[in-house]
Amino acid sequence: DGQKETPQDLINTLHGTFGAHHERAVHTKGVMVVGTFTPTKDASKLTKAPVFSEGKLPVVARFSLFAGVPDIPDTANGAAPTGLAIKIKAKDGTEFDFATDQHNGFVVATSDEFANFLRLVAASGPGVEHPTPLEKFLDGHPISKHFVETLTSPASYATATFFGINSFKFTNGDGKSAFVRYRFVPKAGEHYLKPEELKAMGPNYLQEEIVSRITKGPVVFDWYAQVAEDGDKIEDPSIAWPESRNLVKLGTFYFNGLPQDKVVADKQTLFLPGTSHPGIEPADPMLTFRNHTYPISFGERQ
Ligand code: HEM
Repeated sequence: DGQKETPQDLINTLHGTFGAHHERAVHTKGVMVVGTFTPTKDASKLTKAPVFSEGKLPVVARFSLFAGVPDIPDTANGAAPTGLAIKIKAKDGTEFDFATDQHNGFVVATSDEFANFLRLVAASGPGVEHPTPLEKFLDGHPISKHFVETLTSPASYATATFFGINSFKFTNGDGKSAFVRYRFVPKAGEHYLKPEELKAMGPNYLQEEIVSRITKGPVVFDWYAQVAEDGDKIEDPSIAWPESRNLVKLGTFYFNGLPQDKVVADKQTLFLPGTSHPGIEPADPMLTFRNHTYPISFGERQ
Protein backbone atom coordinates (compact mmCIF):
# COMPACT_ATOMS: atom_id res chain seq x y z
CA ASP A 1 0.00 0.00 0.00
CA GLY A 2 3.04 2.24 -0.35
CA GLN A 3 3.48 2.86 3.36
CA LYS A 4 7.12 3.67 3.98
CA GLU A 5 8.05 4.58 7.52
CA THR A 6 11.48 6.18 7.91
CA PRO A 7 13.92 5.41 10.74
CA GLN A 8 12.94 8.78 12.29
CA ASP A 9 9.25 7.75 12.07
CA LEU A 10 10.06 4.60 14.05
CA ILE A 11 11.88 6.61 16.72
CA ASN A 12 8.91 9.00 16.97
CA THR A 13 6.53 6.05 17.17
CA LEU A 14 8.57 4.36 19.91
CA HIS A 15 8.47 7.62 21.90
CA GLY A 16 4.73 7.90 21.25
CA THR A 17 4.19 4.42 22.68
CA PHE A 18 6.69 4.42 25.55
CA GLY A 19 7.28 8.09 26.40
CA ALA A 20 9.56 10.84 25.13
CA HIS A 21 12.79 10.52 27.10
CA HIS A 22 16.40 10.67 26.03
CA GLU A 23 17.51 7.20 26.90
CA ARG A 24 17.26 4.22 24.54
CA ALA A 25 13.95 4.54 22.64
CA VAL A 26 13.27 0.87 23.38
CA HIS A 27 15.06 -1.76 25.51
CA THR A 28 15.72 1.18 27.84
CA LYS A 29 16.31 -0.54 31.19
CA GLY A 30 19.31 -2.83 31.23
CA VAL A 31 22.68 -3.88 32.58
CA MET A 32 26.04 -3.86 30.82
CA VAL A 33 28.65 -6.57 31.27
CA VAL A 34 32.09 -7.28 29.82
CA GLY A 35 33.90 -10.49 28.93
CA THR A 36 35.48 -12.50 26.14
CA PHE A 37 34.59 -14.42 22.99
CA THR A 38 36.27 -17.64 21.86
CA PRO A 39 35.43 -18.97 18.37
CA THR A 40 35.09 -22.60 17.28
CA LYS A 41 36.96 -24.06 14.30
CA ASP A 42 33.62 -24.88 12.65
CA ALA A 43 32.74 -21.18 12.31
CA SER A 44 35.36 -20.71 9.58
CA LYS A 45 33.69 -23.46 7.52
CA LEU A 46 30.63 -21.17 7.22
CA THR A 47 32.19 -17.70 6.99
CA LYS A 48 35.54 -16.13 6.25
CA ALA A 49 34.79 -13.30 8.74
CA PRO A 50 38.08 -12.50 10.48
CA VAL A 51 36.40 -12.38 13.88
CA PHE A 52 36.51 -16.20 13.92
CA SER A 53 40.23 -16.52 13.26
CA GLU A 54 41.71 -14.23 15.93
CA GLY A 55 41.39 -16.43 19.01
CA LYS A 56 40.00 -14.94 22.20
CA LEU A 57 38.61 -11.38 21.81
CA PRO A 58 37.15 -8.82 24.27
CA VAL A 59 33.40 -8.15 24.28
CA VAL A 60 30.90 -5.80 25.88
CA ALA A 61 27.27 -6.80 26.18
CA ARG A 62 23.99 -5.46 27.49
CA PHE A 63 21.01 -7.34 28.90
CA SER A 64 17.75 -5.39 28.74
CA LEU A 65 13.99 -5.41 29.18
CA PHE A 66 11.93 -4.88 26.01
CA ALA A 67 9.93 -1.73 26.71
CA GLY A 68 11.14 1.81 26.05
CA VAL A 69 10.32 2.74 29.63
CA PRO A 70 13.36 3.62 31.80
CA ASP A 71 11.86 2.62 35.17
CA ILE A 72 9.57 -0.27 34.18
CA PRO A 73 9.52 -3.02 36.83
CA ASP A 74 11.24 -6.25 35.71
CA THR A 75 7.96 -8.01 36.53
CA ALA A 76 5.72 -5.78 34.35
CA ASN A 77 3.94 -6.49 31.12
CA GLY A 78 6.39 -5.10 28.54
CA ALA A 79 9.52 -6.44 30.25
CA ALA A 80 9.48 -9.41 27.84
CA PRO A 81 10.95 -10.27 25.46
CA THR A 82 14.19 -9.39 27.23
CA GLY A 83 17.21 -8.60 25.05
CA LEU A 84 20.89 -9.42 24.77
CA ALA A 85 23.15 -7.17 22.69
CA ILE A 86 26.82 -8.07 22.18
CA LYS A 87 29.80 -6.29 20.64
CA ILE A 88 32.95 -8.28 19.81
CA LYS A 89 36.02 -6.09 19.41
CA ALA A 90 38.34 -7.49 16.72
CA LYS A 91 42.07 -6.84 16.75
CA ASP A 92 41.98 -4.25 13.93
CA GLY A 93 39.29 -2.22 15.72
CA THR A 94 36.35 -3.66 13.75
CA GLU A 95 33.25 -4.22 15.88
CA PHE A 96 30.90 -7.18 15.38
CA ASP A 97 27.52 -6.34 16.93
CA PHE A 98 24.35 -8.31 17.65
CA ALA A 99 21.08 -7.24 19.23
CA THR A 100 18.89 -10.23 19.94
CA ASP A 101 15.84 -11.06 21.99
CA GLN A 102 14.19 -13.95 23.70
CA HIS A 103 11.56 -14.68 21.07
CA ASN A 104 12.24 -16.97 18.09
CA GLY A 105 10.46 -14.87 15.46
CA PHE A 106 9.54 -11.16 15.44
CA VAL A 107 6.03 -9.91 16.23
CA VAL A 108 5.50 -8.71 12.63
CA ALA A 109 7.25 -9.08 9.27
CA THR A 110 8.46 -5.56 8.37
CA SER A 111 9.46 -2.20 9.86
CA ASP A 112 6.25 -0.63 8.46
CA GLU A 113 4.18 -3.26 10.27
CA PHE A 114 6.21 -2.70 13.44
CA ALA A 115 5.30 1.02 13.36
CA ASN A 116 1.62 0.12 12.98
CA PHE A 117 1.88 -2.42 15.81
CA LEU A 118 3.47 0.13 18.17
CA ARG A 119 0.66 2.61 17.41
CA LEU A 120 -1.92 -0.05 18.27
CA VAL A 121 -0.15 -0.69 21.58
CA ALA A 122 -0.22 3.08 22.29
CA ALA A 123 -3.95 3.22 21.50
CA SER A 124 -4.78 0.26 23.76
CA GLY A 125 -3.57 1.38 27.19
CA PRO A 126 -5.37 1.13 30.54
CA GLY A 127 -8.96 2.38 30.46
CA VAL A 128 -9.52 1.66 26.76
CA GLU A 129 -12.69 -0.31 26.10
CA HIS A 130 -12.37 -4.01 25.13
CA PRO A 131 -11.78 -5.26 22.57
CA THR A 132 -8.98 -2.70 22.26
CA PRO A 133 -7.53 -1.81 18.84
CA LEU A 134 -4.61 -4.13 19.69
CA GLU A 135 -6.93 -7.02 20.63
CA LYS A 136 -8.85 -6.58 17.38
CA PHE A 137 -5.61 -6.63 15.38
CA LEU A 138 -4.33 -9.73 17.18
CA ASP A 139 -7.54 -11.60 16.40
CA GLY A 140 -6.87 -11.16 12.68
CA HIS A 141 -3.10 -11.78 12.86
CA PRO A 142 -2.26 -15.23 14.24
CA ILE A 143 1.55 -14.80 14.09
CA SER A 144 1.44 -11.60 16.16
CA LYS A 145 -1.09 -13.20 18.52
CA HIS A 146 1.14 -16.23 18.98
CA PHE A 147 4.05 -13.88 19.74
CA VAL A 148 2.28 -12.02 22.56
CA GLU A 149 0.79 -15.23 23.98
CA THR A 150 4.11 -17.11 24.15
CA LEU A 151 6.32 -14.47 25.79
CA THR A 152 8.30 -15.85 28.73
CA SER A 153 9.87 -14.32 31.83
CA PRO A 154 13.37 -15.65 32.53
CA ALA A 155 14.40 -16.55 36.09
CA SER A 156 17.69 -14.82 35.22
CA TYR A 157 19.14 -13.11 32.15
CA ALA A 158 21.66 -15.97 32.33
CA THR A 159 18.94 -18.62 31.83
CA ALA A 160 17.22 -17.45 28.64
CA THR A 161 17.97 -18.37 25.02
CA PHE A 162 18.29 -15.30 22.76
CA PHE A 163 17.51 -15.21 19.02
CA GLY A 164 18.99 -12.99 16.31
CA ILE A 165 15.69 -13.29 14.42
CA ASN A 166 16.83 -11.50 11.21
CA SER A 167 18.78 -13.47 8.58
CA PHE A 168 22.38 -13.08 7.42
CA LYS A 169 24.23 -14.46 4.41
CA PHE A 170 27.49 -16.14 5.39
CA THR A 171 30.18 -16.77 2.76
CA ASN A 172 33.22 -18.96 3.44
CA GLY A 173 36.74 -18.87 2.01
CA ASP A 174 35.73 -21.13 -0.90
CA GLY A 175 32.98 -18.69 -1.91
CA LYS A 176 30.21 -20.99 -0.66
CA SER A 177 27.22 -19.17 0.86
CA ALA A 178 24.48 -20.06 3.35
CA PHE A 179 21.71 -18.11 5.06
CA VAL A 180 21.82 -18.19 8.86
CA ARG A 181 20.08 -16.87 11.95
CA TYR A 182 21.86 -16.46 15.27
CA ARG A 183 21.02 -18.12 18.55
CA PHE A 184 22.66 -17.65 21.95
CA VAL A 185 22.13 -20.58 24.31
CA PRO A 186 22.81 -20.27 28.07
CA LYS A 187 25.29 -22.72 29.65
CA ALA A 188 23.29 -22.40 32.88
CA GLY A 189 20.28 -23.96 31.13
CA GLU A 190 16.93 -22.38 30.38
CA HIS A 191 14.74 -21.40 33.34
CA TYR A 192 11.56 -19.37 33.02
CA LEU A 193 9.17 -18.26 35.76
CA LYS A 194 5.53 -19.26 36.08
CA PRO A 195 3.18 -16.25 36.38
CA GLU A 196 2.81 -16.76 40.15
CA GLU A 197 6.60 -17.03 40.57
CA LEU A 198 7.08 -13.80 38.59
CA LYS A 199 4.60 -12.01 40.89
CA ALA A 200 6.77 -12.85 43.89
CA MET A 201 9.89 -11.23 42.37
CA GLY A 202 11.14 -7.70 43.09
CA PRO A 203 10.99 -4.83 40.57
CA ASN A 204 14.71 -5.16 39.72
CA TYR A 205 15.16 -8.91 40.09
CA LEU A 206 16.79 -9.40 36.68
CA GLN A 207 19.13 -6.39 36.89
CA GLU A 208 20.29 -7.29 40.43
CA GLU A 209 20.63 -11.02 39.89
CA ILE A 210 22.94 -10.79 36.87
CA VAL A 211 25.31 -8.43 38.71
CA SER A 212 25.57 -10.71 41.72
CA ARG A 213 25.85 -13.84 39.53
CA ILE A 214 28.80 -12.37 37.62
CA THR A 215 30.74 -11.67 40.82
CA LYS A 216 30.57 -15.42 41.58
CA GLY A 217 31.60 -16.76 38.16
CA PRO A 218 31.27 -16.24 34.42
CA VAL A 219 27.89 -16.12 32.69
CA VAL A 220 28.37 -18.29 29.61
CA PHE A 221 26.48 -18.40 26.30
CA ASP A 222 27.19 -20.60 23.27
CA TRP A 223 26.63 -18.89 19.93
CA TYR A 224 25.02 -20.96 17.17
CA ALA A 225 24.15 -20.29 13.54
CA GLN A 226 20.89 -21.92 12.48
CA VAL A 227 21.39 -22.77 8.80
CA ALA A 228 18.47 -22.26 6.39
CA GLU A 229 17.34 -24.84 3.87
CA ASP A 230 15.58 -24.26 0.55
CA GLY A 231 12.22 -22.61 1.05
CA ASP A 232 12.97 -21.05 4.47
CA LYS A 233 11.85 -17.41 4.61
CA ILE A 234 14.96 -15.22 4.55
CA GLU A 235 13.32 -11.78 4.51
CA ASP A 236 10.40 -12.40 6.89
CA PRO A 237 11.59 -12.32 10.51
CA SER A 238 8.12 -13.18 11.84
CA ILE A 239 8.47 -16.76 10.57
CA ALA A 240 10.86 -18.94 12.59
CA TRP A 241 12.69 -21.67 10.70
CA PRO A 242 11.98 -25.30 11.61
CA GLU A 243 13.79 -26.63 14.69
CA SER A 244 15.12 -29.49 12.54
CA ARG A 245 17.57 -27.08 10.84
CA ASN A 246 21.27 -27.62 11.45
CA LEU A 247 22.80 -25.58 14.30
CA VAL A 248 26.52 -24.85 13.89
CA LYS A 249 28.34 -23.69 17.01
CA LEU A 250 30.28 -20.50 16.21
CA GLY A 251 31.85 -19.87 19.60
CA THR A 252 31.34 -19.13 23.29
CA PHE A 253 30.90 -15.91 25.26
CA TYR A 254 32.16 -15.61 28.85
CA PHE A 255 30.70 -12.56 30.59
CA ASN A 256 32.86 -12.13 33.68
CA GLY A 257 32.78 -8.50 34.79
CA LEU A 258 31.09 -5.13 34.83
CA PRO A 259 32.19 -1.98 33.01
CA GLN A 260 34.25 0.44 35.12
CA ASP A 261 31.67 3.21 34.86
CA LYS A 262 28.27 1.73 34.14
CA VAL A 263 26.55 5.05 33.38
CA VAL A 264 29.17 6.07 30.82
CA ALA A 265 29.29 2.60 29.26
CA ASP A 266 25.51 2.51 28.88
CA LYS A 267 25.43 5.96 27.28
CA GLN A 268 28.38 5.56 24.91
CA THR A 269 27.65 2.04 23.64
CA LEU A 270 25.81 1.66 20.34
CA PHE A 271 25.10 -1.80 18.92
CA LEU A 272 24.65 -1.93 15.13
CA PRO A 273 23.18 -5.35 14.34
CA GLY A 274 22.97 -4.87 10.56
CA THR A 275 26.62 -4.17 9.76
CA SER A 276 28.33 -6.02 6.87
CA HIS A 277 31.69 -7.74 7.23
CA PRO A 278 33.72 -9.84 4.80
CA GLY A 279 31.78 -13.13 4.82
CA ILE A 280 28.78 -11.69 6.74
CA GLU A 281 26.02 -9.68 5.01
CA PRO A 282 22.56 -8.70 6.23
CA ALA A 283 19.96 -10.69 4.28
CA ASP A 284 16.78 -9.18 5.74
CA PRO A 285 15.90 -5.53 4.98
CA MET A 286 14.91 -5.05 8.63
CA LEU A 287 18.59 -5.32 9.61
CA THR A 288 19.58 -2.42 7.38
CA PHE A 289 16.62 -0.44 8.66
CA ARG A 290 17.72 -1.15 12.24
CA ASN A 291 21.23 0.13 11.42
CA HIS A 292 19.71 3.44 10.31
CA THR A 293 17.42 3.68 13.35
CA TYR A 294 19.61 2.79 16.36
CA PRO A 295 22.02 5.73 15.81
CA ILE A 296 19.13 8.23 16.06
CA SER A 297 18.30 6.89 19.52
CA PHE A 298 22.03 6.85 20.37
CA GLY A 299 22.25 10.53 19.39
CA GLU A 300 19.32 11.43 21.62
CA ARG A 301 21.10 10.16 24.75
CA GLN A 302 24.27 12.20 24.19
C1 HEM B 1 12.10 -2.51 12.58
C2 HEM B 1 12.43 -3.18 13.66
C3 HEM B 1 13.16 -2.58 14.83
C4 HEM B 1 13.31 -1.28 15.22
C5 HEM B 1 12.73 -0.04 14.55
C6 HEM B 1 14.12 -1.27 16.41
C7 HEM B 1 14.50 -0.12 17.09
C8 HEM B 1 15.39 -0.08 18.16
C9 HEM B 1 15.97 1.11 18.73
C10 HEM B 1 15.65 2.52 18.30
C11 HEM B 1 16.80 0.73 19.73
C12 HEM B 1 17.64 1.63 20.65
C13 HEM B 1 19.09 1.67 20.15
C14 HEM B 1 19.97 2.57 20.96
O1 HEM B 1 19.49 3.56 21.53
O2 HEM B 1 21.20 2.31 21.07
C15 HEM B 1 16.76 -0.71 19.79
C16 HEM B 1 17.45 -1.48 20.67
C17 HEM B 1 17.39 -2.84 20.72
N1 HEM B 1 16.73 -3.69 19.86
FE1 HEM B 1 15.64 -3.12 18.28
N2 HEM B 1 14.46 -2.56 16.74
C18 HEM B 1 13.89 -3.39 15.80
C19 HEM B 1 13.99 -4.76 15.74
C20 HEM B 1 14.62 -5.54 16.69
C21 HEM B 1 14.71 -6.97 16.63
C22 HEM B 1 14.16 -7.85 15.53
C23 HEM B 1 15.40 -7.35 17.76
C24 HEM B 1 15.79 -8.73 18.21
C25 HEM B 1 16.34 -9.59 17.38
C26 HEM B 1 15.75 -6.16 18.49
C27 HEM B 1 16.48 -6.11 19.68
C28 HEM B 1 16.95 -4.97 20.28
C29 HEM B 1 17.78 -4.97 21.47
C30 HEM B 1 18.23 -6.17 22.28
C31 HEM B 1 18.06 -3.63 21.75
C32 HEM B 1 18.89 -3.07 22.90
C33 HEM B 1 20.30 -2.76 22.45
C34 HEM B 1 21.12 -2.19 23.59
O3 HEM B 1 21.14 -2.82 24.65
O4 HEM B 1 21.73 -1.13 23.40
N3 HEM B 1 15.26 -5.07 17.81
N4 HEM B 1 15.89 -1.18 18.83
